[in-house]
Amino acid sequence: MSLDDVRAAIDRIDDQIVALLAQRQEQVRAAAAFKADDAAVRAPDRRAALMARVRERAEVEGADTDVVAATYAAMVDAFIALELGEHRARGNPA
Ligand SMILES: C=C(O[C@@H]1C=C(C(=O)O)C=C[C@H]1O)C(=O)O
Repeated sequence: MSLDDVRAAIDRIDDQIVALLAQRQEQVRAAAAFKADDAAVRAPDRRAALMARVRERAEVEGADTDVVAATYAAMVDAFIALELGEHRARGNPA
């Protein structure tokens, strides 16, 4: 297998990840519709529970737990920023 083959395999995996991110974004938006203010949008208890859960899943799947945790922290924080922006745009209070 060549480097080009490996990169083509990575590209195919990335296509799946981005498609899943689009699905996840829809669900994050659905969750945001239940929320009235910034604190609810940030939901730190849910974020902490989710981070603990994905660390466990990483171990089960044989993924590096630090890579998975860093990836999820960046992703969830980006979704929180998206939600906060949409809340503001709807005129919801901070
Ligand atoms: C989507 C939610 O809101 C925020 C975004 C989360 C996410 O991207 O999974 C998790 C918790 C919250 O910080 C939620 O409360 O479920």
